[in-house]
Amino acid sequence: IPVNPSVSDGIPCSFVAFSHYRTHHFVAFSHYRPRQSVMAIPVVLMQASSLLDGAILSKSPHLKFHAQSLGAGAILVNPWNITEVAAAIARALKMPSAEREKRHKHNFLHVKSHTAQEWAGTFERSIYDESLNICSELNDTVIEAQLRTRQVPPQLPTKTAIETIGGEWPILNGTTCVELQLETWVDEIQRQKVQSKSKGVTQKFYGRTNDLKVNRKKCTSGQPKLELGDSLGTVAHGGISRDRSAIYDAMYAYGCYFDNLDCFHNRMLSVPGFSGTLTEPVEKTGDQIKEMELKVHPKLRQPLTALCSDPNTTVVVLSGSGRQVLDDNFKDYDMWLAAENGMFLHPSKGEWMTTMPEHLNMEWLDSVKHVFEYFTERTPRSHFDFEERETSLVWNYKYADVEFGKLQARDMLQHLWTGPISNASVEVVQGSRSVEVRAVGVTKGAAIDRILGEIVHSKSMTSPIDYVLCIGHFLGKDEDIYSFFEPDLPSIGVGLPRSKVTSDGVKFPVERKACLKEPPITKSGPKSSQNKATRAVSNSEKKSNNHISITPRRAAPEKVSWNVLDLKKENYFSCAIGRTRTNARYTLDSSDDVVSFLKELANASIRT
Ligand SMILES: O=P(O)(O)OC[C@H]1O[C@@H](O)[C@H](O)[C@@H](O)[C@@H]1O
Repeated sequence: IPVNPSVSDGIPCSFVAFSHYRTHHFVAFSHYRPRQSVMAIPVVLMQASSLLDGAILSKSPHLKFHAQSLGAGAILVNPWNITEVAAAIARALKMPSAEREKRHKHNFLHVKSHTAQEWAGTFERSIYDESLNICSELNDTVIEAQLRTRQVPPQLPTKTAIETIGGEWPILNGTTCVELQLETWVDEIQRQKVQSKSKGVTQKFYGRTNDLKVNRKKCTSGQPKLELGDSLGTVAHGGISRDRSAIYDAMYAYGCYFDNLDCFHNRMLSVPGFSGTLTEPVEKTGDQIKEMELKVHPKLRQPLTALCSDPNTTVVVLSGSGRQVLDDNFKDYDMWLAAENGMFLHPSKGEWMTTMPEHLNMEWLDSVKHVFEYFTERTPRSHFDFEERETSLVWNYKYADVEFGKLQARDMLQHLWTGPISNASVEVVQGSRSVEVRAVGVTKGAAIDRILGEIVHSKSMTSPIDYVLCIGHFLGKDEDIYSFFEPDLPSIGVGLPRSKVTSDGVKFPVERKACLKEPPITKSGPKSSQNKATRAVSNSEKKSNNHISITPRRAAPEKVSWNVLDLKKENYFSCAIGRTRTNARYTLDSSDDVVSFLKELANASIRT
């Protein structure tokens, strides 16, 4: 059968001996049209009783259907390489009957175990993919298709985000500072004890009288007077704005200070991802192994340290990476770590525990590993399992040839959807250069609920989190974390136990609340609303090589009902890094922008 890839319109011809399936020594397919590629199946079926000497399948880019599903039994060739094709034909002709039989058996079993209905579904999906013209991009999930129709969110307003963390302005004797000029305000301060009704907390203010004289002079000589508050914003000459740090500078200049800065400072929860968010940009050094090691951006050391040391701020790095990778990068910081998309949690002071449901089915891992191995071998510079994970497997083709990687990924998806794990309780998540398989229900959004419960428990918080910065280069699936915090959405229940009852007199204007409810107590202990609770990593679960130690399970919690989140929409900043199709409110271009932003945020935090 002649092989001629250079026919008139550039499309290689199909060379199929339809009429004589039973008599030919081998059959070769080389299609560019995916719809035609299904012909491999009838051929295999027809040859069930009288075996072909061999089947040759083209590895041509669009031959995505049968190249993998029957590929293991066939000889794969590059149809453009005539020598390779000739060698394959020779091999098919000379193939020992035992090998021929084995190969055909593989193909035949595959065809038999995949019903026509299943096949039609796969084929339909394939056509659907085409109609979305996604050859150029791996974005055919429903979520991503929806995202595509949305507008690109604006850039993160970093200045506003930094100013907003300054919190609300206090209320003095029933009058907000908005209406007070500094002199008046200082007079009030001189009463030594002024009750701020802001947030219902009694607040002491002090003024230093000696300094005030000087400052008053300044005021009378037409120098900037300090006015605080929403409506005033910038003050003449002084350039004082709502920027909290500028206000504080001015206050110091006028000789006043707050005894307790809490009244100006929101309780911030910062939830950054890791890869692509806090990592240093990858330089193409050619050393792929080195490039693949995720490393925290070197310029983040100072800002991260500052943010973590702020008592009003809680930082949780929430990543798909494994525990060891997070340990290696963040062990020196006083922050929380959530590995494997929150399935493992490391408190800022404590040890790794797991939030995994106890009977999570992981039987699919081996089958998926085989599929990943198969594709890794056939896709140069792709890799998987570079780091150990327990609850997911990621095949990454970031360093492979872009186009070839995409095609291989699509083949892999077909295989995963129809292959041995098609009935398993797993989800296949497509990244821009990766394919990930995880247990159903494992997402960052699902995990944050349990993480919050743990944070509140361990920090013994007495007031709610009222500022959230959620920033990441997250996969579409994990973008549910952005909506978790979204104040405009219905309120959520955070169901983890907590051991301390907080003051009940604290009431705030609420736009978004996460409420810790008393969990149902069962024989095996309290469970969260999602029937998942944290537990220490057991000895058997613990990896022997990563030195992760064990925390004893905590005692049963007391009854409590408490608002963990009290989030107004202007205090919520969700930001996608390097993505334009996103559910986040804002975007930033790269991890370098994250560095600049966190630096400014940390500086403002230090000054207050
Ligand atoms: O979960 P992380 O560390 O924040 O990373 C987010 C994503 O970053 C991408 O760069 C990776 O390809 C994904 O696999 C990963 O999920």
